[in-house]
Amino acid sequence: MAVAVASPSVAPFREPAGPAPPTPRRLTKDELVKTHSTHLQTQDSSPNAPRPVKQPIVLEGYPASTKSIRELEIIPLAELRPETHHRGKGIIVKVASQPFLGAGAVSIVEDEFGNADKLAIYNQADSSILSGVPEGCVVAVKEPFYKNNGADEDFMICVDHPSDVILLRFTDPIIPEALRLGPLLQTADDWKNAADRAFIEKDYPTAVFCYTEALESSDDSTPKAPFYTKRAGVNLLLGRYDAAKADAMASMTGGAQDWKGYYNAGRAAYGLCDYAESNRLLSKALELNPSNEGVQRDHARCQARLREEETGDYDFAAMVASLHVHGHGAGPQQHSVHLDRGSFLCNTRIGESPHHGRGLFAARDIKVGEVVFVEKATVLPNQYDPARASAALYAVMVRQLCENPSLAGPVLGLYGGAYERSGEEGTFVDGVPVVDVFLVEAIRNKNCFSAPRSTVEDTKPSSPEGRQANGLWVHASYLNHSCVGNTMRSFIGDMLISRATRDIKEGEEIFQQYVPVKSLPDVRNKQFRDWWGFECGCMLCTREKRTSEAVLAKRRELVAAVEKLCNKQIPGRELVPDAKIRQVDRLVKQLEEAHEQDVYEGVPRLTLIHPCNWLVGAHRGRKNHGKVVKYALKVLRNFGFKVPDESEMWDPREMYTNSGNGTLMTVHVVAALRRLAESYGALGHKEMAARCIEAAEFGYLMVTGFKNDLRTLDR
Ligand SMILES: C[S@@+](CC[C@H](N)C(=O)[O-])C[C@H]1O[C@@H](n2cnc3c(N)ncnc32)[C@H](O)[C@@H]1O
Repeated sequence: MAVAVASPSVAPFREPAGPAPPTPRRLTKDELVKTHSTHLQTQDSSPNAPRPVKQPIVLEGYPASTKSIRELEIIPLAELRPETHHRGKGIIVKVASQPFLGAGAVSIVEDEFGNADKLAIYNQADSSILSGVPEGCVVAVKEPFYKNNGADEDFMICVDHPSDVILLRFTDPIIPEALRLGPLLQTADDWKNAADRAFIEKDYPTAVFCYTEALESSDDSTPKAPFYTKRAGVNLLLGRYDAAKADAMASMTGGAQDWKGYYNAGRAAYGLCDYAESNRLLSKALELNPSNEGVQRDHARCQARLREEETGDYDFAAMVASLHVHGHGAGPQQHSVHLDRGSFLCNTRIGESPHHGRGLFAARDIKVGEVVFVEKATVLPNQYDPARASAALYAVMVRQLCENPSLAGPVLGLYGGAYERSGEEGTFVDGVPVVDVFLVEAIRNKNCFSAPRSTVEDTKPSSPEGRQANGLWVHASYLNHSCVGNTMRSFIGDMLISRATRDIKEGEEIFQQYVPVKSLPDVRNKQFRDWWGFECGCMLCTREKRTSEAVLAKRRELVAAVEKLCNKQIPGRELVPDAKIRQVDRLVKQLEEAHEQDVYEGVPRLTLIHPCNWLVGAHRGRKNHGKVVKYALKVLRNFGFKVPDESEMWDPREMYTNSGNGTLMTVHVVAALRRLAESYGALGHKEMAARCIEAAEFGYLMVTGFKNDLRTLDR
């Protein structure tokens, strides 16, 4: 099941008051280089070795610098004080060693006065030269944070925010004379040749760097369009779509050859999922070069995305199938989870919610079972190991914000809890967007969803538990929580499907459950308070507030007794002793009595679900079909559905529309309907069995996102 993960966020780090700590003894450059070299020898040098992620602790947060290096007072390394953020100050240093590549890139650096120190640069995108900053580069660190690295005399300049470090061009006049090398290459042509070589060697960050130098060093008589075209191509390969689009636009000369510029710009807009813009640009490319097959193909692909955005018409089964490719005899292999599909969002709009900040609202009447929206993930790493999932999402969010700054608006606009913002995040300073990693982590924390590779696969009993990735869906992030929400989410790769679990009127707020809710109201509200900072005011929580403390205490006691008697497992085909069934049955009766009629009319009785489900299983094992019917009906009632006594005629297909606004939809509702169908069938009530199956199939559509064979639940 999909679960949103969060934990408290806190205001940023404050500088400790009082005098600065004493200056530590500084190691000499030789001492630093010697130790560094021993570390370098131990490093895994294989080019694809995975690098760990330093996931920030929001408690220790401090803001990213928003000043230009040119506004800061440049200080010598010797003036750095331990455990201090040097606000208003900057350093300019040359990299004097190869980097040690771990969670960050650690290098020895020196300043113009001959001081040396250790510099650790974290959170750089792989496409940036700074992710493995080469020896000889000159970098500026803005408002540096100097800290002790554990051992005595072991200090380092720690750069958490990617925008706090700037790679300086060799010709930048800000570089002090003593560090200046002058240009490494002389002419634009030299740089272009170096760029071409880097490109052939697939060193794309260096290729971008060299094309930039070629552009900067070319005079007015040199045509710049070819450099822009080449750099656009490399940026496309690196997934730096904003830059690729800007380069492609800059490469236009007004002639027929501009088809290439429009084509590259259209592909970049496609990469940004801006399909309307992509269509506009690709249409221009097609006008200029109607017979080009690449342009034709990409134009058609873009039309398909626009259709999906407009109609919400998807072939969900094909989407699930595309998550697997079949190898030769080795069974299905995993394929990319990033599906080439558009987002269908026009049934919903973001607005102010009366109680919960912003929220998502229905833009038209939506019927139960209908698609509310389908959204392609803004960021979803292909990392389904739960131990690594949140760090992977954090790292890719940071990378995307650095590489595609146009994402800053949508992503940084999301709720970030109590983390204080400077307001400058996402703006450009020194040519790069300001990225505050603690804000990114706070946003991840409050807005991410855990998602299985595909929900339908995840409902199979044989599916391995807990294989969930952590992803960000910006539109879905505006959904507020309700324990009895009116939608359910499901996943196919990076596509989130939200379906209505009740009829929703135009203008009504759309809610979902953030996590499968705990059955006792105080327990679940503690979770909401601790993780998201709110107290739930949904219909169920509001009603449950009317329950007296004495009744709640009795219920807690009975829940503990149920838990002791029936372990988490629902009985299968095995025979459960009669005495145990009678005991659980008695507890169910007592629990029912511990729910006031007026409080619980039309809302779930969550603590009763597990024991009733358990009794369904126990009676099924004994082929006691009458009892299975009795307890399966109780399960449905305890999820808040209006179901009559088993002796009355009813139409289970109507339970989704006629039960009011207090229902809670889960896969267990589908399972209960199947058990009902099976037992009605065994009792000879064929018509009721068929109606229950229909209702189960309809429920399974809400659970998995699309129409699926119920037998998946047995595999
Ligand atoms: C993912 S955001 C949802 C969108 C958010 N309301 C906004 O303005 O951006 C999660 C935050 O919304 C608020 N929220 C969500 N559900 C709520 C509820 N039922 N009651 C009060 N606040 C809620 C909480 O502040 C929570 O941390």
